Amino acid sequence: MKIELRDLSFAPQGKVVFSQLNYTFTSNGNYLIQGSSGCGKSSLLTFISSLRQASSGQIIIDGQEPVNFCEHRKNCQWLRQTPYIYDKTVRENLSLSLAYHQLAIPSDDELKKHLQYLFPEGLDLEERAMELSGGQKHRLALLRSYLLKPKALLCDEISAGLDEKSRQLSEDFIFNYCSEMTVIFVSHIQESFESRESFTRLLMSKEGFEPL
Ligand SMILES: Nc1ncnc2c1ncn2[C@@H]1O[C@H](COP(=O)(O)OP(=O)(O)OP(=O)(O)O)[C@@H](O)[C@H]1O
Repeated sequence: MKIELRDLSFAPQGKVVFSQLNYTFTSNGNYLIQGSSGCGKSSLLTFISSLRQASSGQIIIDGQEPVNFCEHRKNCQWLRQTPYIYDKTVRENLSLSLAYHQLAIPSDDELKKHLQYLFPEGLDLEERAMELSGGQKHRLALLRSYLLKPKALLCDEISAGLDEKSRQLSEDFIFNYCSEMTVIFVSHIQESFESRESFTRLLMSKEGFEPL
């Protein structure tokens, strides 16, 4: 998914957070955005996924402004620090969004293959998701997004506060399985990206982006 920011500004209640941001995230590109607290990184991801509206400017997706927001949000999965988990089984957590979007539910064998990768400690499809640890809930939310076959993955501080094992498993999954997506990480954690030459690192500020 190619994502173009055109003169994008955000000034809630008249306070300028960023102004006239222009940038193009290329299709299949990998990005890491860093910047001081409050410069608008999280807000930017919610604008890209059409969960909220910026104050002015445009976000052009693959050449046009999204008109079907439901479809756009499916294609542009937003992962946040505190994932939303349904008080249902692991299976239902994985299948409900697919059903909502009228997408085929993968076979148990396929689901189990992904579970084995992301949960080497073992996870049953019938387990209650609310009883999982924080790191496991993160990995489940990641798999749920992945199964929707999005074109972009927007990861907002998904590693913050996670134990090392969960962080590694989530990031390895993204690096190995999501190479055909545009992936944008907002993260204060540098180390995961140091060996990833494919990542474009950007420093965000009021004035825009500069390479890190
Ligand atoms: N709906 C809103 N109404 C008013 N102000 C808002 C709103 N949403 C965000 N802000 C303000 O916009 C600024 C940017 O917030 P945002 O969370 O996007 O920054 P951030 O760069 O992600 O920060 P951090 O690194 O601390 O998470 C903050 O000052 C925040 O208070």
